[in-house]
Amino acid sequence: MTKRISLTRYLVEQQRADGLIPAQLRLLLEIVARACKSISHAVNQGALGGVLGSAASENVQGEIQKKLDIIANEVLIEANEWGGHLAAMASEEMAGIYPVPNRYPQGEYLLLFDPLDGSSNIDVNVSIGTIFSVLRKPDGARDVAGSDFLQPGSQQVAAGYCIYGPQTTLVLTVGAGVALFTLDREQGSFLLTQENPRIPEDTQEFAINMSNQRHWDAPVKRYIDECLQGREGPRGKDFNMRWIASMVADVHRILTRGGIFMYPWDRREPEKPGKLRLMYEANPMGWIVEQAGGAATNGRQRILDIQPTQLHERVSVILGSKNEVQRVTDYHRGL
Ligand SMILES: O=P(O)(O)OC[C@H]1O[C@](O)(COP(=O)(O)O)[C@@H](O)[C@@H]1O
Ligand SMILES: [Mg+2]
Ligand SMILES: [Mg+2]
Repeated sequence: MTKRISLTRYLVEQQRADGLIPAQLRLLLEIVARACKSISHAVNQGALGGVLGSAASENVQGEIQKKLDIIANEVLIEANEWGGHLAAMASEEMAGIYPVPNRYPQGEYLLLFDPLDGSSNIDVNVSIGTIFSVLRKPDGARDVAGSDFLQPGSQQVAAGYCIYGPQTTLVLTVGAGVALFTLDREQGSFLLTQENPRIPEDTQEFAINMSNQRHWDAPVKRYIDECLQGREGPRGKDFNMRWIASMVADVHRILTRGGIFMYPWDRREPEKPGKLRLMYEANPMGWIVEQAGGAATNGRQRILDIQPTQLHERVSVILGSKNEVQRVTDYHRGL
């Protein structure tokens, strides 16, 4: 029988090998993984645990919250607030930042999360997930402020997601490639099942919500139209389409077999740069995709280079197989 490496052992060995994971960061990542395990359990319980359906509340984005959005948010806060590794947290589901209460020791890291990604898929038993990003608090001495979070994605020290699907898989980067851990429910631990997946540079599979087609900008229309023309069109090959409507699941497929994912700006709400959130979705996913050899842009610039101006900033997202992302980005630049 293969002897599997646990998440704990993996992190300890990484800490020894290249010092990329200081002890505090290792503790933080283990606690996030533990929280994901609890969320996975709640997801698995479904109707038996009374976690399906909507809550009677809206989040700061004006979206109706699902019960599981709130449960996952609480699990992540309760797991992380007492450990002494964090200064504060920020979440898609909370209006402002959540500084670690004074009764607990303060740490040097900032944790950001989308506690439950793919909310519209909760009740229909389709894969959903948790996405997280870790930054360092810029100035160790003074009290934490909201502006401390406004760092470009290139400053992340760790990022990951946990997908709750047929298997529960934790995907992690600390800037030295990507590692995948599968939850062994019998042992109750995450075990290393893949290291350094590589996203093929070319693909014949795209993911976009086609129902928004009439609202798209010209470069996106052009790209998808060329894909749809298949072998007879300018691309000279047929394309397949997938849209799960859970970013975690669409990104996980791309990590596994390549593809391009797009949630571009469109004319439905022209004042917003996009639907997805820079700090909780695009930055962590963009970094993971880059670490696996792919690319992530907003159509004009690298996602990780964007200087955020607000916590809940939205962004247009184009990520996945490098050559396709380059093509869509070139179309936006008029090339
Ligand atoms: O319903 P749409 O417009 O296809 O949007 C789907 C997208 O919205 C999201 O569900 C947004 O995330 P939340 O569920 O965290 O709000 C993405 O995961 C997904 O890619
Ligand atoms: Mg989301
Ligand atoms: Mg969410």
